[in-house]
Amino acid sequence: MPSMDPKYLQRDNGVVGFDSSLKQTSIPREFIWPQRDLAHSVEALNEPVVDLQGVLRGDNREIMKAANLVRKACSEHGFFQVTNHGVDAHLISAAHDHMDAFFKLPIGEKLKVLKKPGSFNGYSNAHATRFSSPLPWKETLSFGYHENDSNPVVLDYFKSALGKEFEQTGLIYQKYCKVMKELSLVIMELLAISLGVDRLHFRKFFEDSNNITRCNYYPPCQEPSLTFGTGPHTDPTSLTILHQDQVGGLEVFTRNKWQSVQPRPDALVINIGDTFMALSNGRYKSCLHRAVVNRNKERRSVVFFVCPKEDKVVRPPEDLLVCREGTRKYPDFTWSLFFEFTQKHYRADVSTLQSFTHWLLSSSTGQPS
Ligand SMILES: C=C1C[C@]23C[C@H]1CC[C@H]2[C@]1(C)CCC[C@@](C)(C(=O)O)[C@H]1[C@@H]3C(=O)O
Ligand SMILES: O=C(O)CCC(=O)C(=O)O
Ligand SMILES: [Fe+2]
Repeated sequence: MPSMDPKYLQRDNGVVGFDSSLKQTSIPREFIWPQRDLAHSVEALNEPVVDLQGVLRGDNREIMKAANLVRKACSEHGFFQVTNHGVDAHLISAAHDHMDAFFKLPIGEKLKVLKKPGSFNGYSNAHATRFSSPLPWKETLSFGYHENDSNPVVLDYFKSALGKEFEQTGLIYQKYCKVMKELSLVIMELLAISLGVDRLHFRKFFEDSNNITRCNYYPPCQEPSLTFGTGPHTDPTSLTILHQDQVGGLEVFTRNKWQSVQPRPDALVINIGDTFMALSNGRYKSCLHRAVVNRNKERRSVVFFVCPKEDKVVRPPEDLLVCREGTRKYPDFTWSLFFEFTQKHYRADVSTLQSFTHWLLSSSTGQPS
């Protein structure tokens, strides 16, 4: 590859990102993932779909039916989809459309809002300012969300970072975050019922949650079998609510193989993250997943990550521990420490929680239970 190829952002003889407005022809070595990660999926996943209509109506039979499906899915792999979730389809499509307004900006404009180390907010181009290799074939725009009566935090971020032209985009995402937060609390109730603990336990725990919304934009890639949009990982966060467009690319690891999640415009994809795995004392699995890219089509996903308020102690409910589980599988920790671990010390991958636990127990900050 010529060293001054304008399609790639370069520094010290290495590629540190791409200009997705220019067509790529081959991929630089920085984007090539290890052979052991590259085995591609063979079949479509036949995952459980949980219909939330009756749940949202408060119908007890429907609630128990949904909780049973959730228990089975979360004990096995930590992944399910929900339909009739009550989120306005127009809001979801607006969230996808408004993503384009940002990602189609000239690269120089996007780089002005580059995500700073440790911050929730900002643009990332292949995570190239954080990692050297392997780089993911994606651009992202992330922003933090918590409920705040006096300030619309998302709208404020868009206006201050991107200016008045992004006010409408900010309004859309402010609304999107609010409804996702509400939905996350409904799912928290279902998770509590399914685990047989106080129905309101997780709802209360996540009432003041700190969340992250991330827009993922995956440009077409000439060598899709050599790279990933998002490499294999579990989410360090608690619960993930994702909407993918119709292109497809999300895959989950279950029954010992990678399986692709068929896009459904009416469904939201839900997965358990590491922090909820710790809250359930390991009963519910943090879902191993990844996103592949393709040669012809760009792909988008909007992801809402639910996280505990930063200083809350993550520990399973007493009724889960005392009555049934006995021993603790993970030490107490706070989300702020775990988040810092993923940003400063360890690149989130297939074993983040395990590595974090070792790090915590062997460091002076650890509080083994
Ligand atoms: C706390 C977080 C770290 C990541 C963004 C949120 C939740 C998921 C994490 C991530 C997506 C897992 C895969 C690797 C990662 C580096 C990525 O590809 O974006 C992770 C995010 C991150 O560290 O920014
Ligand atoms: O884009 C996708 O489908 C998956 C993205 C993802 O796993 C993530 O952002 O954590
Ligand atoms: Fe993920």
